[in-house]
Amino acid sequence: MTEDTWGRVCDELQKSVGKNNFLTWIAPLKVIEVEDGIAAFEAPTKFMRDWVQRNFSEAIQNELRKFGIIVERIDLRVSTAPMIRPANSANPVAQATTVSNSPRIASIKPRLAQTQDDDLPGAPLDQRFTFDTFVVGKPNELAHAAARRVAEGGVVTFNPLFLYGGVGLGKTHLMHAIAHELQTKRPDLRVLYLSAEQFMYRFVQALRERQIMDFKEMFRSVDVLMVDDVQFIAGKDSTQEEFFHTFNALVDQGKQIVISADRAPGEIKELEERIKSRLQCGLVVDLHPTDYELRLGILQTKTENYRLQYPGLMIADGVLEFLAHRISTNVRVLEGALTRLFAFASLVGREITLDLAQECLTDILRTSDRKVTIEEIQRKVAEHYNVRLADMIGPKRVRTIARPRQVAMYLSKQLTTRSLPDIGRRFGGRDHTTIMHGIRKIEELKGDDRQLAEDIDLLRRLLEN
Ligand SMILES: Nc1ncnc2c1ncn2[C@@H]1O[C@H](COP(=O)(O)OP(=O)(O)OP(=O)(O)O)[C@@H](O)[C@H]1O
Repeated sequence: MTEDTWGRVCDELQKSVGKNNFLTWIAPLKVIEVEDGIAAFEAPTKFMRDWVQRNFSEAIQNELRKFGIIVERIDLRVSTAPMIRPANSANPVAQATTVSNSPRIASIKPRLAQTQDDDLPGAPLDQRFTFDTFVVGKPNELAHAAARRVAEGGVVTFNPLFLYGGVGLGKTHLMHAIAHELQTKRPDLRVLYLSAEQFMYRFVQALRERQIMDFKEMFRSVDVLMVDDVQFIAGKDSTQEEFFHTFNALVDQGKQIVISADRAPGEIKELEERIKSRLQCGLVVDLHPTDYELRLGILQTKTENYRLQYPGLMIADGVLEFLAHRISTNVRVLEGALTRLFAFASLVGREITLDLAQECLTDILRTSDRKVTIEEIQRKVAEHYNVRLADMIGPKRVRTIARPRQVAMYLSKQLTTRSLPDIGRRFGGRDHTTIMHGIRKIEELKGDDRQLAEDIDLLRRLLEN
């Protein structure tokens, strides 16, 4: 395979795996040969070799196939000789990210800086992840407000800002938004954003290359340090140790730290106690699972962008509402569904209707179908409000029982695919209009009644886990 072909394969790979992944993992690979159905590449380290093998070999194989290069497998080897890509490499990205043979950590800085518009020595930022494109709703308003505060770059009031929440709820988006905003408002500040995995990777590399002092110096010289997905370092003792020292050094100097994780500090297993308690010292904010209104807001915002991209494409009433109802946990999946829907509709030249959505998104809708049953919902709600399970389906109309029952009806509609008559049958043979009334009542109350909204959030989480 020629350098030129690999350059073009790389362009495609960058699209399929994302710029971040591409720059970190694939750009540093060097093609050795394609022979006997095996494409052999050289990776700069064993860690990278294993990582790429596990996570990206299939993607590489797929992209090669598109260029007529059919291989049975990808073989990754660890480089023994200096890896220097020809200066006239056809792929500008690959060229910009060539791994220098000089392994000083400091060398990473110009390398990454060249790959992005800004001057960050960390991972590249996604240009789409700004405050402008972040849709704010009840589940994320606190996280958003805290992120905005940090992005002002003023006096550090809480340190660290710890953002946590489930997959695809906007943690990375908010962190990138902070970095973008700081670049504009406070270009004098040195802002470093990277994932905990990259932190570990650089640390291990620095150890191996005996450049640990450079590593320490680099991390201690930033004004704002942002580490994404910190749960990754749990159980990795020496990385945790180093992270702890970096953290303390920066806090002592009054520098801002922003951390994200998939759960609260106290819930990260195998994370040292002293780190947990350090992480809890600042402001710990939870990104709650999205609610219907937020999902609808996100879909509406994204649809406006798609309308510009696909002028003339019609979208029928009720489609966005349907998606917001049915795809309920992860914004990433929601976005993917919309992207696919628009692409599909424009290909077949049809209006986006409910039928088209069901036809084109069968797989996503199926996997989003929650497995939780109405019986489980009734049980959890009864426990939570301390009422008898039998009262959930019984006739009592006193408020202390009727309200939990309505909450259970509401959750049954939200978390299962059961129809209203079906739900009615499971609530002691009630009519579907009674169920509808119950659901509406909760929707209405939830807006003003903070306690009720929190109860529902909690119950939903308990049931979805
Ligand atoms: N409130 C929001 N408004 C607009 N887009 C959002 C919002 N929340 C999430 N997204 C989008 O959803 C996708 C996933 O978000 P992001 O990568 O920030 O999630 P995450 O919480 O970091 O997930 P992970 O735990 O998988 O790293 C991104 O494309 C992001 O732009």
